[in-house]
Amino acid sequence: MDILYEIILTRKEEDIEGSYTRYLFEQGIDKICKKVGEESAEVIIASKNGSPREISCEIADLLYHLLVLMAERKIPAQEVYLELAKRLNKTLGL
Ligand SMILES: N=c1c2ncn([C@@H]3O[C@H](COP(=O)(O)OP(=O)(O)OP(=O)(O)O)[C@@H](O)[C@H]3O)c2ncn1[C@@H]1O[C@H](COP(=O)(O)O)[C@@H](O)[C@H]1O
Repeated sequence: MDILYEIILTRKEEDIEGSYTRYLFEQGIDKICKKVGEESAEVIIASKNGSPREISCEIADLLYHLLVLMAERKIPAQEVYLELAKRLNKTLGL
């Protein structure tokens, strides 16, 4: 995930031909949010009717689009990990 996030960040700076990530950044935040919404719905639908493989693929699509959203809004991946760690530590009493 960290390497993927780094690659996504480079797509913000470099115009790579045929890059879908670059296309999303060019379209902007509304398009990226729309994709997150669509991919979330696809995870829900696959979870109810799909095979484990189909569910995994839809989750991968959603995670990718969430990383693009994070990059667009300049949210470092570490900030999200830190928030999860804080919650976990609370549960563990640390
Ligand atoms: N993980 C992904 C990834 N997951 C999904 N997708 C793309 O997300 C799109 C989702 O498909 P949809 O049918 O929902 O969308 P669409 O009809 O193609 O396009 P829209 O107009 O609806 O946006 C597909 O085009 C997929 O290729 C991804 N595109 C890129 N990555 C990663 O990002 C890296 C950089 O990719 P590029 O920016 O394309 O070089 C790649 O090496 C991958 O590791």
